[in-house]
Amino acid sequence: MEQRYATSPEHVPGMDTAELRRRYLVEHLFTDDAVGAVYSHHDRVVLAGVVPATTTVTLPTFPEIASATFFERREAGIVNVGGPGTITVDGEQHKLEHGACLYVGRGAGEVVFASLDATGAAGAARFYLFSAPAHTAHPTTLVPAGGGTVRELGDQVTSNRRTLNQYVHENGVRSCQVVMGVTTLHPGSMWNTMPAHTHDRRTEAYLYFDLPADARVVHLLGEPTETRHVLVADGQAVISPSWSVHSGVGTAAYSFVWAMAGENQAFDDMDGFAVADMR
Ligand SMILES: O=C[C@H](O)[C@@H](O)CC(=O)C(=O)O
Ligand SMILES: [Zn+2]
Repeated sequence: MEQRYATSPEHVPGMDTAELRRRYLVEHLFTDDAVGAVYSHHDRVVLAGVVPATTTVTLPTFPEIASATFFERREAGIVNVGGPGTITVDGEQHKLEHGACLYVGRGAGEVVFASLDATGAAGAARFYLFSAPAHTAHPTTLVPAGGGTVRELGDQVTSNRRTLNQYVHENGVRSCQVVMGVTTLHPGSMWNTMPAHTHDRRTEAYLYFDLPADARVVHLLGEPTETRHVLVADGQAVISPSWSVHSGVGTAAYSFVWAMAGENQAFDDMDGFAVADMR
């Protein structure tokens, strides 16, 4: 699995576009019949993509985590951003429609991914996994698409009207560290997470999906007073270290999976930044 070491905010101003993308953008998670994975040393989170296209795919363990199974000391939230599929955890099968989330707790053994109709109109399932170290076992739990705690945010007038579904969080499916959900922009709204924020207690990753192939999200990162941007395509993720803002504007509407891990799970523990204070 690809290793990405932690970076500090003072590194950012010296980075050119290629380095910003190499360090913070995850471009190639989804490959047919494979598992694409990145290990970030920011809060030791693992991002992975699984596409069971012509065959089922079993989640491997990786030398970088030195454990007998992937979930020996870890937990994960998994969202299906593709066609309908199943995840079978130690023989128990869970069906995930597009946008559904499965939390898998520490101690799970065999985890097998499959598509329900890979050659159908919706295509193969595309599973996005976000994992963090876990100190105890919470039950593996399915949340249907559109479920969890729903928050309506933003306004059409400021082009940021969006629906946020909190799937794994303090008042929903419980976990050790992982907090996860999906935000969907309403048609005509393009901005996410504006006004923007940081949260020095947690690392966060955004996985953009349902973005047309020729559209892009201009995603802001870096300290709020020293921002940079990366252009992000469908199925790509951006890792935001604790000191980094994370906010973006699309050239078309889109959805994204947000997922965090770190010091706490308090969703509203954010350090908000007024737009006028950003640089
Ligand atoms: O810390 C929380 C995360 O950045 C996201 O939940 C924000 C988000 O989905 C949004 O504003 O649309
Ligand atoms: Zn955030």
